[in-house]
Amino acid sequence: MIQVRGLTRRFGDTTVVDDVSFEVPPGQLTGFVGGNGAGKTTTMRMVMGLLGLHGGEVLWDDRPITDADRRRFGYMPEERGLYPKQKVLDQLVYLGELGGLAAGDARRTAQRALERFGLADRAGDRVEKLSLGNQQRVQIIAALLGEPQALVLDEPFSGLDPSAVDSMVDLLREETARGVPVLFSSHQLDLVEQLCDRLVVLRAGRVVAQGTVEELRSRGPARLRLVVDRDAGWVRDVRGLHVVDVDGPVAVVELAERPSPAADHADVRRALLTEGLARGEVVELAEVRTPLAEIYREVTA
Ligand SMILES: Nc1ncnc2c1ncn2[C@@H]1O[C@H](COP(=O)(O)OP(=O)(O)OP(=O)(O)O)[C@@H](O)[C@H]1O
Repeated sequence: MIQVRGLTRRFGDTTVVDDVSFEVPPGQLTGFVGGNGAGKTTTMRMVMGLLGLHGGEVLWDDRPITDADRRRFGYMPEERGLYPKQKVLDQLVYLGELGGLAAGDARRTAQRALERFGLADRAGDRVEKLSLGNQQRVQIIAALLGEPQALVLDEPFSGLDPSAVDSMVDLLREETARGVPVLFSSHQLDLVEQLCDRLVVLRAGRVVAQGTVEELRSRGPARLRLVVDRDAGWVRDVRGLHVVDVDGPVAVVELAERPSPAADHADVRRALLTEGLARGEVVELAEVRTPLAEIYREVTA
């Protein structure tokens, strides 16, 4: 498990990472999100020991992390870091050897991964001849060589086409299935929502929310979707709720802040149902999930 405790970093007079603490548990995909300049890359660089700390510490399995621990991490830097002139497979073998693999093992692992990403026929091309998306695929293969004990990936999905996103998702799931903690940053909240087990939200260098997507969701108001057989505009007159949207017979409403995650606002549900039935038919009344993008907007506002 990667543990980040009170991490702090300044550039000049500006504190860009401010007392940041979170954990990346084994076998879980932890999404790291935040707007441009929130401090994600800076935090990841400190985790990887590429940038000095002005406060706090990074732990690996409850003890201060060492360079030897980090050598067994797979890291995908934001600025990427491939040598443009070197051939794809040669480069992967070289990086695999740097990570401690024997040349033969590095070659076999790299070839398998290139096949998986549909790049086997590009193994002999120089990296610079590949499209940016394909260079990115090579970069992730490099991070995964040699069965890393943890993964720290800075925007691994940016620039990937849908099929490469799918391959990447499968790969990350395989890594977590073998117990690896994975930290990845992303601006693609739909992907983060679908993929990650846990989430750390950063705003202006500070953690403003963390937990499972469900935990974050349950902090906000519950949301119901009501479908009736005629115009649903009357929901605006029902007490104890906030109308998010009414579109003909379909209304989406939010109930007041939940006193507890289990609270179900039975009284408001009953009022909606009674009123709906008094006016016609109720086709549907069900809780809907608040999209992560909206939760994100709320916590970073
Ligand atoms: N070497 C540096 N010197 C000065 N300021 C820096 C340096 N590196 C980062 N910063 C500043 O630190 C802040 C955090 O940057 P960082 O790259 O960590 O954010 P981020 O969350 O990764 O953003 P993005 O999503 O845009 O990549 C920004 O204001 C950035 O300009």
